[in-house]
Amino acid sequence: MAGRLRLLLVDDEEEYRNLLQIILERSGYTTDTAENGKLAIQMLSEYDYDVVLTDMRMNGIDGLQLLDYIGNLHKDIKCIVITAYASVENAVEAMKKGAFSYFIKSNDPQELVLNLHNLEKMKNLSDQNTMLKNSLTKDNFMESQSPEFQKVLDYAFKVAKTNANVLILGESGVGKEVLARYIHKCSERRDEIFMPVNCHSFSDALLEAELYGYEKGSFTGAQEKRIGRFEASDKGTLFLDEIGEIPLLNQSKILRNIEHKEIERIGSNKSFKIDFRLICATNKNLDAEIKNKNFREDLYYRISTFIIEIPPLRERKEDLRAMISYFTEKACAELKKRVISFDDPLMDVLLNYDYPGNVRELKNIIERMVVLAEKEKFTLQDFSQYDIFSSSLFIAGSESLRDVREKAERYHIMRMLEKNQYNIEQTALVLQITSRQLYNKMHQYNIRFSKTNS
Ligand SMILES: Nc1ncnc2c1ncn2[C@@H]1O[C@H](COP(=O)(O)OP(=O)(O)OP(=O)(O)O)[C@@H](O)[C@H]1O
Repeated sequence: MAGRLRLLLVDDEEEYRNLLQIILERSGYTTDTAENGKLAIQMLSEYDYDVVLTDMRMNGIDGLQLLDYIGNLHKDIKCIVITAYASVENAVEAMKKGAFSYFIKSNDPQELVLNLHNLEKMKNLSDQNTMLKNSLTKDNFMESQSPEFQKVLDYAFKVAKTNANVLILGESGVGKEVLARYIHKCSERRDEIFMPVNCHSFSDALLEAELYGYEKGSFTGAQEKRIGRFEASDKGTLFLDEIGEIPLLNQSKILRNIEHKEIERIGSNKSFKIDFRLICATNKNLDAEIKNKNFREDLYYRISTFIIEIPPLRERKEDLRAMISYFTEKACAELKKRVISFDDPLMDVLLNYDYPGNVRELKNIIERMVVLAEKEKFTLQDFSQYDIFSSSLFIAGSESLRDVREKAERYHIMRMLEKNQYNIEQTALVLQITSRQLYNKMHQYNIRFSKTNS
């Protein structure tokens, strides 16, 4: 492990400096030396260092001044101050200024080496975290200029490192599932399965079968044994979306499963343990649901160890411009189109709209524009003949009832397809039509059969 940190040792006592350099190099650390603060500053501007070890008392620029300089101009460099026993108070002052730790000259130098090992471990961890965050940012738009959303992302990242249950709140389309996947990807379970279940998509009986699975012959139609979603999420993350929709009758059973991490398949009396991390989401006001006796309070407390609330898009408009580019680039890549820019009137419209359907609506609007675009520059004029905001029902004034109905139907089908990961049977079930009828509607409304984001 040792050997990767690059050190700069600053001390005006030649003998001690040379001795310490030998010890640090033997421990595997490349170590440069400087005999005073001025030379140290010059070296810092020429070479990259991870750690500066500096004596406190030196002629000219002293240790505290060097710390100030590093704190202002080289924030990534960690400092360890070296001090004589008599000036420990100075070392405490240095810690307040941001030094990582201090080392007393008369102590065993192995103590200092141990300190460096710890620092190295922390640095490796933080490098890994930065790499992870950067790689996840590419999959989705997971950066923000909005202090509110930045807080959400930071909190999610911290929470991901625990195994605790998380409840994500927010309006429809704000990105609750996207955040749940982000938490999974930042967690120790990242290489295991992320198992989403939309609790709204199933009738009461079907929900149980989906969650717990069943043994062959346990009910009419159970021709084969089937593994449920709880079981399938073993070692991974189980995401119960729209948890507020789970019927009261099923809630006590689910509470037991979550508490004991134990389930049994329908038709079996053998229970077994499952190791999953639970994330739930809802756009309902669960407090009100508890008051109205639609949601069990004990279940609420069980699922909400950490609560993360995502603000609606209209409250983080700082991000709109970057998100518009992000979704445009993505849609262009998928549709093999090229879009260079938007004219100001169109950008104005996009920036001033409130997006009641949140990120989902913004994404749909951009995708629709890219589909319709015939030139590389988008202008408001180009889209005046289309209602690009049609998903936000209904800004046009004088449409026939039939047009409005069709528009609403098309939008609803698109949303349900997206929510059900483009699974036709499941979507048809939610819409209470047959799969064939759904295919016909998709054909009628020219709805593409594709999964654009997962
Ligand atoms: N940060 C983001 N980056 C990229 N796409 C996003 C982001 N947030 C949301 N989306 C997109 O918006 C759509 C809705 O996201 P998601 O399903 O996560 O929202 P939700 O809050 O769970 O919605 P609902 O409450 O309706 O289930 C998806 O297509 C998703 O890809």
